[in-house]
Amino acid sequence: MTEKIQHALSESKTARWIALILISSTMFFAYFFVDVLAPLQELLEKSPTFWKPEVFGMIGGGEFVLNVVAGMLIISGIILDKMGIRFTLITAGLTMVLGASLKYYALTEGFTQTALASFLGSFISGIPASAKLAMAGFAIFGVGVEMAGITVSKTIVKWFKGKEMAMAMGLEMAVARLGVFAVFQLSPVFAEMGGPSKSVLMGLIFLCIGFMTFFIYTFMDRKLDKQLGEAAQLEPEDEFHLSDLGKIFTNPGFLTIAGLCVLFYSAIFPFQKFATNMLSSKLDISLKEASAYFSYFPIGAGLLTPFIGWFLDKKGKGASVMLYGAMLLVVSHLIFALVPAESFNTAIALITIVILGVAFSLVPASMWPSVPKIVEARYLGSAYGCIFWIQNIGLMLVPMLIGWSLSASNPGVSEQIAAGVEGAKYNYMVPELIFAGFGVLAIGLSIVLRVVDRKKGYGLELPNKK
Ligand SMILES: NCCCC[C@H](NC(=O)[C@@H](N)CCCCN)C(=O)O
Repeated sequence: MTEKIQHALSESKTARWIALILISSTMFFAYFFVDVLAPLQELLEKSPTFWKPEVFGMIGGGEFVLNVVAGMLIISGIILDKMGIRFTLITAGLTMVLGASLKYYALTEGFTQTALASFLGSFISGIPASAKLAMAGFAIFGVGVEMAGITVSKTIVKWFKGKEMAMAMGLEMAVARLGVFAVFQLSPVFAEMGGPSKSVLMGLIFLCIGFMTFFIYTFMDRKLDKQLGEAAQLEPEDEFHLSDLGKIFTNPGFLTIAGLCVLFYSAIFPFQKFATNMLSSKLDISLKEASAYFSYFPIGAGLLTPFIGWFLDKKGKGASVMLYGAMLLVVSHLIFALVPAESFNTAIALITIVILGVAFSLVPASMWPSVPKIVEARYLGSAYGCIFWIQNIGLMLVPMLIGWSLSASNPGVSEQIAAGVEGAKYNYMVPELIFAGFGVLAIGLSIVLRVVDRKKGYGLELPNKK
């Protein structure tokens, strides 16, 4: 058995990195699609869609509806632990393509002429039919992308545990962030060619390519399992049981990381959806220019993440790194909230984006490789699923909260923008203070995590590489 493991594909550096490239490529395209509408908020507020900020925020949160309300993420985790990596990757890929197709259809002219559009427009008149269908499609896509996220994490642990695990996870996230960079650069350009539907169509085409790279990876996965043979077969007592969910939800390390995760990410991903508009309003620049500035946020964070991962593999200090990341998160959101528009300039904006970018590499780089240290391998997929589920509750609700707070703190502005009033813009102080508040709570939980780690001996401060 030891010999089989020694000759396994995962012992070959080249094979490990090829596997990583394949699964990361899919995440590049998946993250591209996630934010395909993010730089187009103002375009969507106008004809023919007329999506108000609340509607826009609701669609952003829609990605998480099925994962949270129908518990799809917990189910995805169980599917992953029970059915294995290959089955779950293919299922995730197909689900993403299906959901993305619906979202594209919702934005096409053809849809507006259909009976479905009339039906969807016949209730809750504040939400246009196109938004309702787009939200349904995005919710289905959301199931796929989150299923893909947990499966990719488990796959990286499978190939890299005891090796360059944090660096590999960092690289995968870096590639995914490149997708966000690309979308902030390209989506406005595609929209100029044919409106928001053109951007979504391009995202859909990219996703089909992503499905292919997942598919190609499954051959490597099959080969690795074959090589490991019985060594990969779990003993009956090593199999996943539904009762393991109870163990996950009573594990103090898990609960603290999950809390930290929802708070931290609630101040990042929902912010990303509003950032273009916030920068454009605060700096008084075009949406295209603001989107181009903000595109450096994910790419900067992405580039730094593998280096932090490399450091964590070698030196450890994972729990402390999460604390430093939470602190930087608060600093950056407070700058966005409190520096008045008259004093806010491009240099301050870029420095603040860099601070936020550093936070966005410190926390993810240390958080995700910490999970295999606090739970058993047989229910790792479910543990990732449960953390994502808790995180998704925040990611679903926070964009709605931000959209609502933006409208409430800027009475009449939405109507002025829809009417095309020159110079009408939002003040983002209240939403930014909300984001900073999440960061403050995240600092508190990072401190708790360090205490729990010391008490339970998870080894979060220890290096990953043996
Ligand atoms: N596979 C790497 C671990 C997760 C990375 C993390 N993504 C998430 O937490 C997702 N649940 C949320 C993604 C939201 C956009 N769809 C990340 O840092 O990207």
